[in-house]
Amino acid sequence: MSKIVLVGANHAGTAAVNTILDNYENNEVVVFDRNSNISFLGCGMALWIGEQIKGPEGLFYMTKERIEEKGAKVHLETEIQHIDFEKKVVKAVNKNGEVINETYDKLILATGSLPISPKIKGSNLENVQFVKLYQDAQKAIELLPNKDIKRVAVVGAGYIGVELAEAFQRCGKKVTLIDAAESCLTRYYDSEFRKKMEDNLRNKGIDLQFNQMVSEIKGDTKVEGVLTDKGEYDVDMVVLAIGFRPNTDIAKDSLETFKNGAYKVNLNQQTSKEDVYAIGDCATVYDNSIQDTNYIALATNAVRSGIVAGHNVCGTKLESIGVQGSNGISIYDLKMVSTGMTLEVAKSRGYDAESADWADLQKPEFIEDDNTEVMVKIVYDKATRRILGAQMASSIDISMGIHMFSLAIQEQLTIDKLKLLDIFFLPHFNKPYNYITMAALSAK
Ligand SMILES: Cc1cc2nc3c(=O)[nH]c(=O)nc-3n(C[C@H](O)[C@H](O)[C@H](O)COP(=O)(O)OP(=O)(O)OC[C@H]3O[C@@H](n4cnc5c(N)ncnc54)[C@H](O)[C@@H]3O)c2cc1C
Ligand SMILES: NC(=O)C1=CN([C@@H]2O[C@H](COP(=O)(O)OP(=O)(O)OC[C@H]3O[C@@H](n4cnc5c(N)ncnc54)[C@H](O)[C@@H]3O)[C@@H](O)[C@H]2O)C=CC1
Repeated sequence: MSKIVLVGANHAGTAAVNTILDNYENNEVVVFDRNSNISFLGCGMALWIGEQIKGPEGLFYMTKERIEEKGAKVHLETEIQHIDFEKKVVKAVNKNGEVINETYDKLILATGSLPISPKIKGSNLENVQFVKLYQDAQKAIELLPNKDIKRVAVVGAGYIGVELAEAFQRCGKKVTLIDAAESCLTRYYDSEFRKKMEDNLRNKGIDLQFNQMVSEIKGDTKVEGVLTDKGEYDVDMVVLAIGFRPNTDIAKDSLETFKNGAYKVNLNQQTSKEDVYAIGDCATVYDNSIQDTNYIALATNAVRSGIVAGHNVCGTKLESIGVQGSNGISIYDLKMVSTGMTLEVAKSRGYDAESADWADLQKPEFIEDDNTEVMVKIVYDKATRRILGAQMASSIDISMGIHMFSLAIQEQLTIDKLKLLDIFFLPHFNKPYNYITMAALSAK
């Protein structure tokens, strides 16, 4: 029997605690989270703000009570403030100021990430909003009916920024989307895909302001405008979405960390201390596309790493198979999915990379209804022929296609292996010369 203490009970923590309690008996499990809720799906935030779902109720999939029914002790609104790794004790303080000192045999850190806060004047003004927690979405939603808030600047045109730009536009706000990079979604897509998303956003009246750094948020007490190195925009609300940083302040001086401060873990999710595991957004991942350690903050990685750690702390040796950073986005009618590296990222990392591209109708021309274009790009290494990444875009759901590319990268397949891959044909789904085969065959 082991005593397992878990710090953080959102996606990674919940996955770990479920794995432990569903598969192993006789462990003492104690869970701490400083928030009042657990398992909030941030991915539903834009749908909630944009009124595409009725409310937030369905955005939670686990409660303190359900975890406790399975046998763990859960302390919510209780923050871990110190860890003594020698004595193996965590010091927790609850919302009433009471201190709990809890010993552990195995410790799992699942403290996640925090939104990056730009060091600019005005970031503490009223109506400046971060978007991470359930409480952040609640605050944003409370502001929406306010007639004085007509114009919203979203800073950061990554995944959160683009999703929120759509959400605010859907509820009648005039939206300006600002990014330091030359376009939106630069981490995930090459320029031809980004152009599709840019056109999609512009068509809905979203003002795109790229290649500029925000230098100040203007206003006396409330937001009145945003200043960048290229211009000034009159707005009533600012949403900051410029990326996440790992939340590792409680142990970054005691454990080995990655260049961005994430806890470095091995394939068992073990940190530099044998009995301490780290999972989710506070930890590194092994990235099969670069064949090296990386930092990729995604709920999917959080869940998988939680499962791996859950088994390992209970004595079953299980190694992560690594990740590809597979991701997707759906904005109005445009769906885009990607995995691994873009061509730009691959080249910037020094690969002699090339891409095989194809765009075609999904189904044969004689299918006149629901037949739309699909765009696919496969990135590969010219010397080794290894597939490094893939991107797809369409107005239909092409998400299952990207999972195949994800597996191909995981298994280090070459582009040539895809050329004659047995892909079935049925006019309802695709063409005999389907877009994946055609893209692969076009590889030089
Ligand atoms: C708006 C939005 C949309 C997103 N959409 C997607 C999506 O579509 N797909 C996707 O894969 N990912 C998405 N993500 C990313 C995803 O939410 C994160 O990758 C995921 O939440 C990571 O889970 P985690 O459990 O590792 O960390 P977190 O969710 O950050 O949870 C960490 C937990 O630790 C607790 N904690 C922290 N410090 C302490 C402490 N000292 N003591 C006690 N408790 C502590 C926190 O209260 C929190 O509950 C989105 C994120 C946001 C904000
Ligand atoms: N659909 C999905 O899978 C989703 C995933 N997520 C994940 O959550 C995490 C956080 O998301 P985001 O905050 O959107 O991060 P992100 O990394 O996707 O985007 C951040 C954006 O901010 C820009 N930026 C950085 N500093 C800036 C500055 N000072 N001024 C202006 N722009 C600046 C960057 O160029 C980038 O475009 C990511 O890991 C993301 O993948 C979030 C939402 C949806």
